[in-house]
Amino acid sequence: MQLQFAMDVSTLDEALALCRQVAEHVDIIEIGSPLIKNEGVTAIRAITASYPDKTIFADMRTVDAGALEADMAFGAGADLVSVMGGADDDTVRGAVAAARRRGKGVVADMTDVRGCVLRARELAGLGVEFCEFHAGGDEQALCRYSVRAVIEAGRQSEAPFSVAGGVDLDSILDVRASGAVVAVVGAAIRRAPDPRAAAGAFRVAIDTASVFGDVTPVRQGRPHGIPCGPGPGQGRARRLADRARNA
Ligand SMILES: O=C(CO)[C@H](O)[C@H](O)COP(=O)(O)O
Repeated sequence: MQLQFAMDVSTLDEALALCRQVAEHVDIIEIGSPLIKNEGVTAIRAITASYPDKTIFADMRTVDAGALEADMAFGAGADLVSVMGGADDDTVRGAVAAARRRGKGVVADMTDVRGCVLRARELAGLGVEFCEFHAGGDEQALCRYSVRAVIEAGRQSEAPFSVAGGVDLDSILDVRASGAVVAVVGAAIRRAPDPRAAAGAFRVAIDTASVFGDVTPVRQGRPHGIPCGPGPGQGRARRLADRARNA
C-alpha cells in the first residue's frame, strides 16, 4: 500500500515547506484542490520539478471537460489527476483518454457519490486507475462520520481503491488490511507538531505491517449518533511501530 500525502494548503510556499519535511517518507504527493485553485497549475509544475522521483497527484476534482482539465494537469507534470466519481461517464472517458495518451492515470473521487460501491465498479470499467473513497472535511465534522465506514465501502466495491478523509495512526492499519492500494493522509501529518516525524510514523506502520503481517482489522465503525471519540483500534499502529524499532 502506498502513502499519499494530501496538501490542502493555499500557497506554494507552504506546500514546498511541507514537502521538504515529509517527502522522504511518502510515495505520492497530492497537490490539494485549494492549492490548485489559488496557485493554478504553476503549483503542479513547481512541485513536479522539485520531486521528479515522486508520484504527483493533482486533485483537480474535475466535473466537466475531462480531457481538457486532465491535459492541463498532465502537461504541468502530474502523474495522476482526480475526476469526481459522480461526473458524467463522458467526462471520465475524456480524462482517461488524455491519461492514456500520456501514459498517466485518473483517480475517481467518490465524495458524496450515492451508490458509491456500484459506481466504483462502473468507474473501473471506464478505465480509472482506482477510486478514492473519501469523506471530505465537512463530512468528517459530523458525528455520524466513521473512517471505518469509508474503508468498508471501498472494500465492498472490489475495485482498486484508496481511502481518504481523517485517516490517522489509529486507522492506518485498517486501511491497509482492507486491501486499499493507497492511504491518503492530510491533516494527521500536516497539523502534527512535527510533520516529518508524523509522516515517518505512518511509513513505519505501513512497512512494519508488511513485515509482521496485519493485526486483526477492526470492522465496526462508531455507530451513528454516538459522540465523536477515538476509534476502537487506537494505539495499534503505534504498537507496531514500537515493535519494529525494538526488533
Ligand atoms: O481532499 C481532501 C479534503 O477534501 C483531503 O485531501 C483528504 O480528505 C485527506 O485529508 P485529511 O486526511 O486531512 O482528511
